[in-house]
Amino acid sequence: MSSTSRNSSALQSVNIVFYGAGSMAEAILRGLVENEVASPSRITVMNRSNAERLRELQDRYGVEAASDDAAREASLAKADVIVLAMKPKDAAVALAALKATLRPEQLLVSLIAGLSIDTMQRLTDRAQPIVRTMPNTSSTIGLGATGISYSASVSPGGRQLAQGMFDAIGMTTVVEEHLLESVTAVSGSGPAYIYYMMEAMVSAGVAQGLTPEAALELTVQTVRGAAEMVRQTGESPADLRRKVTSPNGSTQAAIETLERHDFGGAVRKAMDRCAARAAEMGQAIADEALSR
Ligand SMILES: NC(=O)C1=CN([C@@H]2O[C@H](COP(=O)(O)OP(=O)(O)OC[C@H]3O[C@@H](n4cnc5c(N)ncnc54)[C@H](OP(=O)(O)O)[C@@H]3O)[C@@H](O)[C@H]2O)C=CC1
Ligand SMILES: O=C(O)[C@@H]1CCC=N1
Repeated sequence: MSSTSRNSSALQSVNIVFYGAGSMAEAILRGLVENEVASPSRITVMNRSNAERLRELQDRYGVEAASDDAAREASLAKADVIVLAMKPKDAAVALAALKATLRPEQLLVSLIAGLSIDTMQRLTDRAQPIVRTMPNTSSTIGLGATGISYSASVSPGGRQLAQGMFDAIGMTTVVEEHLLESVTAVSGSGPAYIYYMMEAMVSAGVAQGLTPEAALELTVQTVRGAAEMVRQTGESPADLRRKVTSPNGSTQAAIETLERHDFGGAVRKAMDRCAARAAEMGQAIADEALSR
């Protein structure tokens, strides 16, 4: 694991293309621009067809937009880093389209859940240097959590560059590639589980009579405080939970109710299914690549 800003100054002189301009691309580019890690004039966004979305990103962050074939071709030609930010179902077509223009020194950084380095290399017909990552949307505010794996062809400089990019918008951990499915289950999809829990807490608070505003504010501060307590005290979540739980008190009553509904088992099943689904999406792309 590493901390913010390491190697990030090198990013100022690098041309980065976001190939796909949806929510994850925006989370990362916003983090890079607002934390002044990369220069917006060296960031280009492109997508399949939604020109209005490109204009929106251009207006919001001052990045360049490539909205026609000529601009796309020119931007890809001068890119040092190409970030693959389309949905898994669109990856095979997008990678096949890249094949003709890719130069061996261009670093591909994939955000795509489940898509293996091997499949990407088969789709591009070469041992392109590939950084496979699993980030999350909290990168938007510099609090991202990203798992990273490298293909054998990524140089030490390429590793530094890629890790610097994600360090600058949160924390990173380098893992063996097969563990990226687990990273997806923990932190890639993880924000959604926390939001889901927050939705449930707010609606229960409102059902008990709080105003929606008060229920939301109390819930947000509770989640924020709990995460910071784990981080700042270094105590385990289990120890901190015990400190909240007075014998025979209200917390014990709540935790026992969650246990009766197998809360831990439900989370385990959800995360196992999440990791399996990521692998399935990657396998579907591999099957499509093989059938060409
Ligand atoms: N959202 C999340 O929390 C996370 C997502 N990811 C991964 O990030 C990737 C993107 O997800 P997300 O941002 O949510 O997706 P979005 O649907 O928000 O964005 C997808 C983007 O890809 C573009 N696109 C599709 N096909 C092509 C193509 N052939 N060439 C160029 N661009 C194309 C779309 O363009 P257009 O609109 O013009 O069709 C759109 O800009 C996924 O693979 C996902 O697994 C990883 C971690 C977290
Ligand atoms: O839901 C998805 O497939 C993506 C991957 C991790 C978060 N969102």
